[in-house]
Amino acid sequence: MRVLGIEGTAWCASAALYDAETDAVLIESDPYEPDSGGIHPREAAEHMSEAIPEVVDAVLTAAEAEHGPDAIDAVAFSKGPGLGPCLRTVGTAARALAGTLDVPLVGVNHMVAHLEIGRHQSGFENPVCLNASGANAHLLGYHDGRYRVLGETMDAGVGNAIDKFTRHVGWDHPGGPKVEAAAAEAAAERDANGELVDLPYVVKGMDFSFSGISSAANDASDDEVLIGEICFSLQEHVFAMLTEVSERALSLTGADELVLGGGVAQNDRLREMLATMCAARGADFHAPESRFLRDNAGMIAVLGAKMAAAGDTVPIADSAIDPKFRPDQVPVRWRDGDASVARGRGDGERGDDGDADRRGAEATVEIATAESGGGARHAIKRRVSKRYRHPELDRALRRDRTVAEARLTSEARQAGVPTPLVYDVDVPAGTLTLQHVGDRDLAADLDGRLTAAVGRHLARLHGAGIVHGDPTTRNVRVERPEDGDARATLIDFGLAYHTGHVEDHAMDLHVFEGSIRATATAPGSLIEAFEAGYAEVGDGDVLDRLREVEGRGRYR
Ligand SMILES: C[C@@H](O)[C@H](NC(=O)OP(=O)(O)OC[C@H]1O[C@@H](n2cnc3c(N)ncnc32)[C@H](O)[C@@H]1O)C(=O)O
Ligand SMILES: Nc1ncnc2c1ncn2[C@@H]1O[C@H](COP(=O)(O)OP(=O)(O)OP(=O)(O)O)[C@@H](O)[C@H]1O
Ligand SMILES: [Fe+2]
Repeated sequence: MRVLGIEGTAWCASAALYDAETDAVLIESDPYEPDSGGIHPREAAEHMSEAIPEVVDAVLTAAEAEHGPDAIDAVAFSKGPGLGPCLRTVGTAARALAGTLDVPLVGVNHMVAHLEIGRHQSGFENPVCLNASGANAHLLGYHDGRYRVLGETMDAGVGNAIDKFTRHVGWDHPGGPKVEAAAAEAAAERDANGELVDLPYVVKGMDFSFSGISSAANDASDDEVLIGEICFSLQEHVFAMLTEVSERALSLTGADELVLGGGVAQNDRLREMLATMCAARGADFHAPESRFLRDNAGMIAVLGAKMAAAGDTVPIADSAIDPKFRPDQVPVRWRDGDASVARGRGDGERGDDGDADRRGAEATVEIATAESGGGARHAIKRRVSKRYRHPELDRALRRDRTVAEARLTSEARQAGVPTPLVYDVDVPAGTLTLQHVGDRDLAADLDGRLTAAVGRHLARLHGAGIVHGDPTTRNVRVERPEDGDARATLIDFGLAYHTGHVEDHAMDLHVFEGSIRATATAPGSLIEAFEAGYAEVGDGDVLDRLREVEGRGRYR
């Protein structure tokens, strides 16, 4: 099968020919380059209407020269997300071409295309996918017939966050490559132990935020901090956040493959951090070559061919574009519906984990038997140093989280939330000695009674003005005593903090429900029980806000 793909969601007018038999991809692109500032939607749309016919024509001519008049078997186009006027040009061109050639039409989700190209090239079965593009940033994993959003930016896309800073200092679009060059130059000159510019580092579970970091970088430049130093620190923070959430996603799902996509993925420092993180965990990492990372029609044609082969084509009448098209709205018909990123997790793996040492995303946990105290078991949690991140950032994060975890685990317990006793804290070593709780993680033993209990525990925690910050099914321990009801205990308070804001409380619920949706076989009833448990003890406003947070989904 040969598919002609068309891309033009924002800046890159592109057409491509994909030949599924030879796996060859020919791409013809014409980028829009703003004279000043960022992307102007009207100028971008004008560019598309001129450039799309030209790139399509070039690819079609090449295809027909080689394969004759029946060169094309299907036409695939970016249906969204993106800028409405640009998408409309792409949609119109695709419909006209499919009509003239009398071949089927395929509407492709641009975000899913950014990650499927990596899966296609790597041959990985069930990777976690990190999309680091201009207007977006999210972690996806295939589960139960869809690409689930495991985590995403709460505000700006990663490229846009960087470009916001470069616009402020007067550099032309796109800013990412210029920041990379300035950071590399500064890195070559700076003292390895030189201080970083102080920027916010915001990770909540597997979600993250960039809005504060762009403003802080802008302020630093107003304060005349050396620009190379700001670029260096900006990259160290932003990419460490993306690497950390990727590691959390690998840890939550149990996956051992990561693929990277999106324009920002062309950045060597980001790739280096992800490769270092994966190597340390024994996971495989793949980033496609640059021409498949930035916006391009090659990825649209490759996914278009998979979709067409699965019969996933659209009649012209149903081929409307969708500027807010989310990746989790796509029913995935080209993959095995039983496959899951969460292999071996959440599906009745009820075994006792015994005395096995565990490894989370941040820490190693050693289970030891205390010499005194009648053989009670302890969990010794060490926040290990992460080689991918800058030593100064690494020290600060390990220190702050160890302190927070010790303090908030105890405060939560005082508020009546089941948590382990804290026996000892060694801040310089990043080590906590905790009471051993539970026989297994909730991920391995999910039921509605337990998720209801988690709902009540979180409500009580919020009532005390604390949020957990990372309440996933791996951060709840379960115990089933022979003579009583199952008990759930919350662990891992490293991202916990004090707050009375309804929004922060709702984010906790959002994170917990996301971890269930991404791993459980029948999430609906588990989530219902969880919310009922929360409603029993907690504040109804938080549940209302949760609905709002969900409805707000970034492209809705
Ligand atoms: C919806 C669609 O239109 C949108 N496309 C998009 O954002 O273009 P993309 O090619 O994936 O990414 C462009 C971004 O990628 C950044 N970028 C390019 N090279 C970079 C580099 N070496 N380092 C950091 N950022 C880089 C640019 O600064 C720009 O912000 C998206 O995928 O979100
Ligand atoms: N007090 C404890 N009692 C029993 N098991 C524990 C305890 N603390 C941690 N564990 C086990 O160790 C694993 C990792 O611990 P924890 O979640 O605290 O580390 P982490 O590195 O922050 O993990 P992640 O970020 O992946 O959630 C847990 O999923 C759990 O199985
Ligand atoms: Fe893109």
